[in-house]
Amino acid sequence: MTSLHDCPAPAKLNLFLHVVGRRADGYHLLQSVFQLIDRGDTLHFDLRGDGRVNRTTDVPGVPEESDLIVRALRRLADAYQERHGRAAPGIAVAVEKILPMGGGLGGGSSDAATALMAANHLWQAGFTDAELMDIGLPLGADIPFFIYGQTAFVEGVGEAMQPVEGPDCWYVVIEPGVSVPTPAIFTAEDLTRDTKPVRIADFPAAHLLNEFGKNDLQAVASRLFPPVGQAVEWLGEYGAARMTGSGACVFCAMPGEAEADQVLGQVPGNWRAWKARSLKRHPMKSLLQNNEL
Ligand SMILES: C[C@](O)(CO)[C@H](O)COP(=O)(O)OP(=O)(O)OC[C@H]1O[C@@H](n2ccc(N)nc2=O)[C@H](O)[C@@H]1O
Ligand SMILES: Nc1ncnc2c1ncn2[C@@H]1O[C@H](COP(=O)(O)OP(=O)(O)OP(=O)(O)O)[C@@H](O)[C@H]1O
Repeated sequence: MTSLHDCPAPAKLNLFLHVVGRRADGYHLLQSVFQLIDRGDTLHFDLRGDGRVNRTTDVPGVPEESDLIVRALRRLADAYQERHGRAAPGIAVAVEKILPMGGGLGGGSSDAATALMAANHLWQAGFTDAELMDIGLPLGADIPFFIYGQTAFVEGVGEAMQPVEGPDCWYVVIEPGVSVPTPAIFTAEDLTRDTKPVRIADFPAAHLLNEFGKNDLQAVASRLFPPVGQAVEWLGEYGAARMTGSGACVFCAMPGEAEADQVLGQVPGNWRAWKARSLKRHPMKSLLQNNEL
């Protein structure tokens, strides 16, 4: 096999996100349920014979050398060299980006995770998921989750995961038109850092649809980026609206597609908004397993 085209890199929503502490190095200890949804970027991979890793498409605002996809693949190539005692074959990547940056949807991490899974397959590198997670984690806290590939209760800084039964529902997601830099939220003085830890048994799937927990980053993000708070308030008229990740996107669960369409029809014109369905499993997993790519 020399190419893998139309590889999905789905977005995630943080159904709740609690900050329960802080590590000595300043990183925050989180508790969150991560849910995959059926909207995301699309990546295309072609094997190269010269050992080079490169991106063939322009991504506005993200130079090739700083792209998480390219950086993850270079780390994989180094690990390949160490494991197999020869250089990795090389790979060219094209990206169709639709997820907003600084949206809290984990777009960059998802792109990198899809790239690691695809190159591992194309190079027949033989790394396990656990090894791919270790390669990805230093680049993005959400990369291990995307490799894990199913609804998960996530702890630590993103490395400890347990499966949970996710809801089967639709979401309306609003992009409030601002890009939120994650560090600005975590360094804010007024950030809540001492939410009482919850246990996995505390949230059966039914709760996740409604109002389990909160997003501790939402108050700070709304203060620093007012459109975030405005979107939460507007969408809150239709259900339990909440910010995902460190923002800026805001979502609300809907029982069905018709209800989602109804809300979408009302969204003020200055915001982009769309609907998405909850995913039980990362689509790359089944595509690779069944050789469907
Ligand atoms: C909050 C989440 O969106 C939840 O999904 C993610 O954990 C954020 O992950 P991310 O965007 O990949 O963030 P990173 O690029 O890893 O971190 C950016 C910066 O945010 C701060 N940061 C991040 C994650 C974390 N658990 N504690 C932190 O304090 C650190 O200062 C870090 O330098
Ligand atoms: N392939 C990529 N796609 C998106 N952003 C990338 C990529 N590579 C590097 N980046 C950088 O990472 C930053 C964060 O992007 P990303 O879309 O992952 O944020 P996010 O949706 O807020 O994620 P999170 O939920 O993890 O906070 C961008 O502003 C960009 O500079």
